[in-house]
Amino acid sequence: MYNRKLVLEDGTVFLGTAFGCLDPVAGEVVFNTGMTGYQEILSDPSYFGQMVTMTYPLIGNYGINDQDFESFSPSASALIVKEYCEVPSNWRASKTLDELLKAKKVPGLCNVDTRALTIKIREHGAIRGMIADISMSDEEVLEKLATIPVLNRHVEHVSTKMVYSAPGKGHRVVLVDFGVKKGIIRDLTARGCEVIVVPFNTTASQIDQLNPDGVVLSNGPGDPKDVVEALPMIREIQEKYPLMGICLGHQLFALANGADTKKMKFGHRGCNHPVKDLKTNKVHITSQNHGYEVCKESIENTPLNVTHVALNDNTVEGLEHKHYKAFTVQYHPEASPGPDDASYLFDRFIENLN
Ligand SMILES: NC(=O)CC[C@H](N)C(=O)O
Repeated sequence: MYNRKLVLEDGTVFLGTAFGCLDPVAGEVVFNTGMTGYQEILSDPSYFGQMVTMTYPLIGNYGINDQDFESFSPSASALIVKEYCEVPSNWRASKTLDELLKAKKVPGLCNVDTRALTIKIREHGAIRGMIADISMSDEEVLEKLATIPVLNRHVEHVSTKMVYSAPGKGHRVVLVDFGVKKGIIRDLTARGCEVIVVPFNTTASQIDQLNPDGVVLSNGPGDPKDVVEALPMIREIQEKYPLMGICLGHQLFALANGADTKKMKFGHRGCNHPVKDLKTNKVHITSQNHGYEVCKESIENTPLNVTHVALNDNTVEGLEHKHYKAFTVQYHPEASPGPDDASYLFDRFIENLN
């Protein structure tokens, strides 16, 4: 039953069975603890270049529908699961997960011991790996993996190349696209906003020309320190317009204001991460997907306050500027997938625009 294997860069091997596209593939292996949401996860541009393993053991059972994509094409480079369900059952399903992965050329690997793989990532920390045919020796796969360059500047691959807009009769919001999920556009237009989506390297004066009421910095893949060209724009924009930042947008806001970021041991990816809002003392269950964090100790001498913390590991989950109407969160108020406990943050942003 096994015809493929995942070889991690430290030599650990996990046997599996191919589904989806059959090409070999390499990348960072990350785990997501959501029980559902594989369609949104696959198409979330923040997963660009990553091979995602789902800790929930049964994947594919509700198929793929035409509405829940977070971008036009899957961004994750592979999907690794325990049991792949070949016969989905859901009235919204228009195809199977296998059909999507084949059409979009994304390799899948099933029958993998995903519990052991997740424990491995938790203990070792972030790790690269390669999925290859079982006929290749482990040494051959490792040699091949060593020749594949580590990705950087992921944002360039996923940010829009041209300006586009979503109509609305309310506030005009410029959304800087570092790898935006459609859910963010959906949440803003649901509140009446006209949303103008611009490329990640748009300058502050180009944003001025669009005459926005507010600016949103989107989520996106990779290391925030790869996107330094956005920092002068953020410093200028935060003085002029209400600002909201999500995930990568939060990390870039921190860097722009003199704080630091670092790679986490194994990141936060799932739909059940508890976060405390320090203003209201309320705890929200949040959708998360990040492998970097803002260093808590670096915030002290900056014009920023910590507004939210993760209850699992005490990491920084939200920031605000002491002098401007600017706030950011490390997690996903647009959910997709996940609970929408945090959607009040969009309302907070809209209040700032009034
Ligand atoms: N979802 C995101 O925006 C992720 C941000 C960043 N790429 C990280 O992994 O931490």
